[in-house]
Amino acid sequence: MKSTRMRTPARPMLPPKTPKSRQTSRENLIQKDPVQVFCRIRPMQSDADLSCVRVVSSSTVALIPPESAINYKISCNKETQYVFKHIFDVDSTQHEVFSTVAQPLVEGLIKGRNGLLFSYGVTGSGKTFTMTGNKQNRGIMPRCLDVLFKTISDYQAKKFVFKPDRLNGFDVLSEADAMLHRQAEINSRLTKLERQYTDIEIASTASSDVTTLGGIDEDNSYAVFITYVEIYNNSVFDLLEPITNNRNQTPQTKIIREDVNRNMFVHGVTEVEVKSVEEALNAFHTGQKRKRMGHTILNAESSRSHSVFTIRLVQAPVDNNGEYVLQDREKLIVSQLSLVDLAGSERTNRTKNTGQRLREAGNINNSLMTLRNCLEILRENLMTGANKKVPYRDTKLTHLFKNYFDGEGQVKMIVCINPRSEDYDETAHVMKFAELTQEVQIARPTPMKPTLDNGLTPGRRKANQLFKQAVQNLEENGNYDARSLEIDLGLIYKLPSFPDFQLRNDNISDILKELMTCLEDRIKVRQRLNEDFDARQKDVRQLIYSIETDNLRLKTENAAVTATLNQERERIKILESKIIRYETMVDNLNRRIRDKDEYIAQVEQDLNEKQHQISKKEQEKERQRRHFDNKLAQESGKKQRELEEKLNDQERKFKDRMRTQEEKLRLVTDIVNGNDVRSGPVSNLIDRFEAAPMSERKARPRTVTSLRNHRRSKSVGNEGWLEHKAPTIVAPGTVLQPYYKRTKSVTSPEMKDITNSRTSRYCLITQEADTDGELETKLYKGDVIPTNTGGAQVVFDGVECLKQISPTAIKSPSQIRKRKSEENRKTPSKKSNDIGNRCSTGIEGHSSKKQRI
Ligand SMILES: Nc1ncnc2c1ncn2[C@@H]1O[C@H](COP(=O)(O)OP(=O)(O)OP(=O)(O)O)[C@@H](O)[C@H]1O
Repeated sequence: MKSTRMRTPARPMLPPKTPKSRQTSRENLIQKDPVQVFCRIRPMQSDADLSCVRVVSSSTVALIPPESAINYKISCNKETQYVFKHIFDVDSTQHEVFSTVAQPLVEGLIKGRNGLLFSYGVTGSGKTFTMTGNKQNRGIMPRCLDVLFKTISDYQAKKFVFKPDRLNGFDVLSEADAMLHRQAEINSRLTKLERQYTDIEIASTASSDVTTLGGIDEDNSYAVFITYVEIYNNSVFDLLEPITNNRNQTPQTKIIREDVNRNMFVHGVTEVEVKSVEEALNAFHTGQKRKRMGHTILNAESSRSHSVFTIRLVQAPVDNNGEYVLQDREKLIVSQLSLVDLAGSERTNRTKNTGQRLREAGNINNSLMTLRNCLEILRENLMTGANKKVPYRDTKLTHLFKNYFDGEGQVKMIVCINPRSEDYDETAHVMKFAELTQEVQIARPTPMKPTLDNGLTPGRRKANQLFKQAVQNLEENGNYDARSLEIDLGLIYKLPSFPDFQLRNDNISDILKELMTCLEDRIKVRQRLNEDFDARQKDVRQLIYSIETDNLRLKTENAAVTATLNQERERIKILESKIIRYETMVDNLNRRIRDKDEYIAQVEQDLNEKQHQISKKEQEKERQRRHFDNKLAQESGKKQRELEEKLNDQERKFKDRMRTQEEKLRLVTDIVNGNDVRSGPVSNLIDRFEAAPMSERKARPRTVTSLRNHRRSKSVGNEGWLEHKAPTIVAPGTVLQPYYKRTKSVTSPEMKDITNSRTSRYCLITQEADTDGELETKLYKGDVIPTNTGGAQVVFDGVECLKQISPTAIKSPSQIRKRKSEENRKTPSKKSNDIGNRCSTGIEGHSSKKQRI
C-alpha cells in the first residue's frame, strides 16, 4: 500500500525577521506577558536549624540576614523583601504547586502553546522534589502527564500516525503505514522481550483527583512525545538514546540546531511516543537510569547537571468522516512544555571544590550566569528600548531556550529556597535574580485557528461515533444488514438524507433512537435499490464482456507489435554497441595522435636546445682560440725582444773586452818595440777588427755567449738525445747514418721529455720525397735550453739531410751525397715552417735559429 508521508512544521511559526524600525512598531502591537516567578520554601531539615526566611504575604517573602552573612553589617540586620507571583510556604502541597504553576501550562500545551518551567535554587533547596517528587509526593512532571493523558484520552491518535522527522517536525503516516510500524514494534518487543521499567519512586496510576482540562478540540487527534536531555559541562546528552551493548561507552554529545521555522532543537534527539502516563514514566525512568550510568562513566554528580524533560503534543484534525487523521501537514499543530530542573546555584568558594568538581561548578555558574545575562539584557531592552544582542549562544542551556524568550510562549520559574541561615548568601543571590526575571516580558502565544477555518464540519468525530453506535445497536437487535451499511451510495443512488440533529449531552439517547429509525428506512430503500442495482449490473456485465473481447484482440495485436519492437530494439542495441566500439577506437587513435604530436614537439624543442648549445660552444671555442693566438704572439714577441737585448749586451761586452785586449797588446808591442806606449790610439785596433770581413771574424776564437751558457753542461759523447720522429718512418738506407748515444725516441714528445735534466739535445726526423721522387730524410737538431720559468726551449742549430740517390739517375759523383743546408738556410722550405709550427705547440720555440749542415 502506498504511504502518504507529510511533514509538518513545529509550532509556533515565527514571523520572518522584520527591519528594526518596523519591528519596534510591530512589537508594540504584540501582547506580552511577564515571566511568572513563584517562590517555594522547603521545610527545615532539623529543628535546631535557624531560619532566615519570613513569609510576609502570599506574594511577599522577606530574607533576614543572619550574623554569618557576608553583608550582615552593611545591611544592619535589615530584612530584604522580595515580591513574587505567589509564595508557597513550607506547608504547601505538591498539588497546590502544580495547579497554580503547571496546570495553566498544560492547558496552554493542549491549546497549542509552548511553555517553559524552570526550577531554580541552591543545591538541596527542593528543585527536584518540586519538579519530579517522589512516590508519596508526586511532583509537577508526573502530574502534568496525568492531566494531559486524562484530557486527551478519548482523542488520542493511533501510535505511529505521527512520526518525528528528526528535524523537529513530524510526518503524518497513512493508517496502513502506521499499522505496519505498530506491527514492527510488537515484533521487536516480542523478540527482545523488552523489560518494562517501573520507577519505584514516582510511578503510579494517575491520582483519582485528576481533573480533565478544558480547551480540547474534539475534532483533533492527539499524540504525546517525550524527550529527555541533560546538559552537563555545557554538553548536551540524550537520556533516551537506546543503550548500546557497551555499557562503559562515553555518552554521545548532541548539537543544538535551528529548524526551518527557526526553532532551536537538539539534533538527533530520541523522541518517544507515549500513549499513557505509565509509558511516559517508563521513558523518564530509562532516562534516569541512563543519567546515572553516564554520571558513573563521567564521574559526575547528578545535581551538577541541568535536566530538560520535554512533553511535545502533536494534534491534527480528523477527516470529514471523523474517522482518520487528515493527512495535511499544514493542519498539524505541535506544542511543547519543557520542564527544566536546573543544577544547584552556588558559589565555588563555599563548597571548596577542586579539579573536576570545580570545572563542573564553573560550567554551572557559567550557564546560570549566561541565563541571568540573557534575562537581564532582555529586561534592559524592554525597559530602555535598546536593542542589545542577547548572548543566547554562549551556553547550551540558553541556546536551547532562545525561542521561548525571542518567540512566544509562557515562561515560568519556581525559585526554591532553603530557609536555613547557612544558605542565606546564596539564597539572597538567587532571590535577587529571580525578582529581576519577572520584568522580562514574553510575547503571548497566538490563539489556534478554530476548526471552521479549516473548512471541516465541527463535531464530525462525535457524529461518526454516534453513527457507529446506532449501527452496533441495530446489529445487536438482529438487523444484520446494518453491518454493511454505508452512509451514502454516491451519485447513482441517493438514500433518504439524515435529519438534522442538535447534539447535546441530554438528548443523546433520543438522537440515537431517531437515527436508528432513519437507518431502518434507509435499509428498506436500499433493498429496493439493490434489486435495481442487480439488473443494471447484468447490463454492465454484458458491456464488460464485449469490452473484454475487444481487449483480448487488442492484446494479441499488441503482442505482435511488441515482438517487432523488441527485435528492432535488439538491432538498435547491436548498432549502438558498434558505434560505441568505433567511438572508443577513434578516441584511442586521437589520443595516440595527440601523444605523438606532443612527443614531436618535445623532440624539436630538445633539438633546438642542442643546436643552441652547439653554437654557444663553437663561439666559446673561437674565442678561446683567438685568446690563445694573441697570448702566443705576445709571448713570442716578448721572448724575441729579450734575446735581442741579451745579444746586444753580449756584443757590447765583447767589444769592450776586445778593445781592452787590443790596448794591452799594443802596449805590450810598444814596450817590446821600444815605442812610446802612450802614442797611437788603442781604438785603432778595434776599428780594424770592426772593418775586417765576416769570414775573418768567424775564424777568431769564439766567445761563449750567454745563450751557450744556458746549454745543459754535458761533455761530448755524454749528451742525452731526444729523438722525435713520425711513427711511420722508413729506414733511410744511406751509407752514413746518424749516431747518438743515450737516445730516447718518441713519436709525440711530452713536456716532461723536454724538461728532463738528462735531455740536452733534440732531433726531429722527417721524411718526404724530393723533386726526383727520391726519399729524403731530414734531421733537425737543436740544443735543449732550460728557461727561467722552469720549462725548456729548443734552439735548432742545424739540419742534416740524408738521401740515397739511384746510380742511374746520378749525373756527377758529387751528387751522391749532398748537403743542402745552405739552400735550406737561404730558402727555408714550407716544411721546415711546418716543423717550426709543430714544435711551437709542444716546445717553446727560439727566435734566432742557427742551422748547420
Ligand atoms: N517542600 C519539601 N517538602 C518536603 N521535603 C522536601 C521539600 N523540598 C525538598 N525536600 C527534600 O529535600 C531533599 C533535597 O531536595 P532536592 O533533591 O529536591 O533538592 P535539589 O534542589 O533538587 O538539590 P540538587 O540541586 O542537589 O539537585 C530531598 O530529600 C527532598 O525530599
